[in-house]
Amino acid sequence: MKRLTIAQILHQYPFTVEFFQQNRLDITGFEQLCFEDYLEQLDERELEEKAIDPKNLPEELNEYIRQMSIFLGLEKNNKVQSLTILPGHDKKAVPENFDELVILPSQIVAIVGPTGSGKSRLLADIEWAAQRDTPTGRSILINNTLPDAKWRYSPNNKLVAQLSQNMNFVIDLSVKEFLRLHAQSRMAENEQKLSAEILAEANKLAGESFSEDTPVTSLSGGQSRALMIADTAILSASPIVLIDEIENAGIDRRKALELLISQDKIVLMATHDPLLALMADRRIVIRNGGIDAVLETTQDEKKLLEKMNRLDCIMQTARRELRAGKTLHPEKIFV
Ligand SMILES: Nc1ncnc2c1ncn2[C@@H]1O[C@H](COP(=O)(O)OP(=O)(O)OP(=O)(O)O)[C@@H](O)[C@H]1O
Repeated sequence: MKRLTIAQILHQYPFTVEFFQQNRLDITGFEQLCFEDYLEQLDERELEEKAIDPKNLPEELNEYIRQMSIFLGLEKNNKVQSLTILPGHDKKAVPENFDELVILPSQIVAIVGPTGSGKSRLLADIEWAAQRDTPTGRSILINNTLPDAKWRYSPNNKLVAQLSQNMNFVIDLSVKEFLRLHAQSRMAENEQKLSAEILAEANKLAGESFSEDTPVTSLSGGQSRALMIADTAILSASPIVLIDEIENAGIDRRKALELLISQDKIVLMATHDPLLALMADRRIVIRNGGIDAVLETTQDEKKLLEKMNRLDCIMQTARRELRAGKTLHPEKIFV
């Protein structure tokens, strides 16, 4: 940092404008100086007036850049290249039946198993970055090492984004205002472009389209979920997305998953929907609280998925026509 000129600092870390403003430092015309030289040329009176300590300020600037980089997810070592699940035990303390499970960005893993078998528990282990300190005794590694405590405790540096069946807004904002606020809180540079992109993607997922002026409280369940999924995919810094059953979500689930993995997310989802489970590369079978098997999706299953997608298309068309109050005609439905 010491060797960088103010111009270079601003170029690399545009958010430092705020730091200079907050400290009432007028840097105009001094951009070619490094920060310490700039401070040195300020006269005593000015330093006193602005309550500036030239010895500490460079260190404060360093710390500001560090904190903001973490907040914005810019730190290189924040990049998640792999998520590893190490085995624990089931509800009867029987060891789990796998060595280790490594999941890479853009991969989808489904979690299947009967009610109460422990699907949500597995998602919670990942969210909490378990280190043999949950009822399952599992451990989670990020980039093949025990995760930094910052993943657990920092509210701004969330490892994981959660998407669930129930998503309701309680704030009184339009879609545009909501997206702008979120983009600002993430210090996104091209806030308008991002908001437009999120709205466009959300509308591809939602059954009924909505506009940027729609109040978020008037969005239907499906529209809210579509908005949250598009927002998570495009704006959220969380590299891992956990989905707890989006079966009845009223959105195009296939497109939702495609959008998430197109943004390099690691996706784990608890689901019994064959259309979703077979989109995954692998599925974890949970029984009695433990991982009983990790199955690769076979070629036959992928072919079956294509057929089921065609069936799903038929069902969707019929549903759309019914909703529009029309009489169903087989020749229109089975195209
Ligand atoms: N290995 C384990 N050891 C002890 N308790 C466990 C273990 N796995 C899960 N549990 C507990 O079992 C209960 C049921 O688990 P969970 O809610 O994760 O099931 P689920 O498969 O998500 O169920 P549903 O399909 O009904 O949502 C929870 O209280 C959970 O903490």
